[in-house]
Amino acid sequence: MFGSSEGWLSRLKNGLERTRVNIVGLFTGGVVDEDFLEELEFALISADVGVQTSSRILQRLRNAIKLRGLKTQDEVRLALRDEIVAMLRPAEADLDLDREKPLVIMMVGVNGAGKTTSIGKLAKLFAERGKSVLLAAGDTFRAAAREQLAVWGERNRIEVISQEGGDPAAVVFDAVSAGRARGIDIVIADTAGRLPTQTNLMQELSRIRRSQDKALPGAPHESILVVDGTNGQNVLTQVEAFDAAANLTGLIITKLDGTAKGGVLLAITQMRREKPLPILFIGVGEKLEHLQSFRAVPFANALVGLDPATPGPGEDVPQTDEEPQDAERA
Ligand SMILES: Nc1nc2c(ncn2[C@@H]2O[C@H](COP(=O)(O)OP(=O)(O)OP(=O)(O)O)[C@@H](O)[C@H]2O)c(=O)[nH]1
Repeated sequence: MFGSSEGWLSRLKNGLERTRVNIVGLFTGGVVDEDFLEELEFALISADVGVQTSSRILQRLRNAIKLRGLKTQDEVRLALRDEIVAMLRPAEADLDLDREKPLVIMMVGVNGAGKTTSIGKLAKLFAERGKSVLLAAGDTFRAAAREQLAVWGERNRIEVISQEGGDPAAVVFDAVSAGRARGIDIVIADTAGRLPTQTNLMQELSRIRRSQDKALPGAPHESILVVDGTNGQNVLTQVEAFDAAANLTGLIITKLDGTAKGGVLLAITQMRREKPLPILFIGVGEKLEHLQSFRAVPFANALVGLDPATPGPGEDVPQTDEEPQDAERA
């Protein structure tokens, strides 16, 4: 439907269509009264923002309306956007690729969340930055996953370390050791999909972590959870469980295009309000280029129905249609 020239801002806007529709539908140009604000709160809850977070947003919005004497729905929409930006901004982050060599990244998540797609995106991004990458096929559970990764590695000229029927802890140990010996820049360790309720498999993650630390003290340096945005509020349980087992450093949230539950990003940032888990990428479609950097302002713009290029709070320069150069943060 959309050509390849579609910029990242329009991909973002189109991808969030289903989440935004209930929120945007309220802004009809009518009066700002208690009914309107209640409906707005309900629309946020319907978008899986969560009851507490929605109520917090509404409280702040009511204060802004009173303090700044906001009258029109357009003014309120902008104030809502600003509140959303304030919540999301602390979760903006990119990976710092140069802080360790090799930088070891462990990928975790439930089955089908989009781990393989995300590894592809990361490897491509790193290769574009001139980095050498080694993949560890830590999903020894599923032969097909190992094969999928091997084929993919060959196509993209990225070496994959795997073991038939092997122990995932041993595979990642070998890969990190090899990465170290060969002066590789980045090692990405894939792991098998698992559910928070599978206690043994969750404990296995700690073992996989430890084996990386044995091969290179301090590894893994990044422990990234990939979650499927269509899971809505259930994502929060996944974040908690995987954080306990794998000490997360960041998140990738996929499939926001297939869901009305994209508001869950707001709930995620409220889990550790003082220092939310970084949201590294969001997926707004099936293609690799649909997995894009997360930026609070365009995301919030898209959610409330503003042009995603609208400048952020206090800014006067529009957002550009070029995806931010990721992976450069100090
Ligand atoms: N619509 C949409 N589909 C996506 C997105 N991200 C991934 N997918 C699709 O979701 C499916 C699962 O993605 P994978 O990357 O294979 O998931 P996985 O976590 O590696 O799966 P396991 O290996 O089973 O654990 C694939 O068909 C992807 O094309 C997204 O942002 N939007």
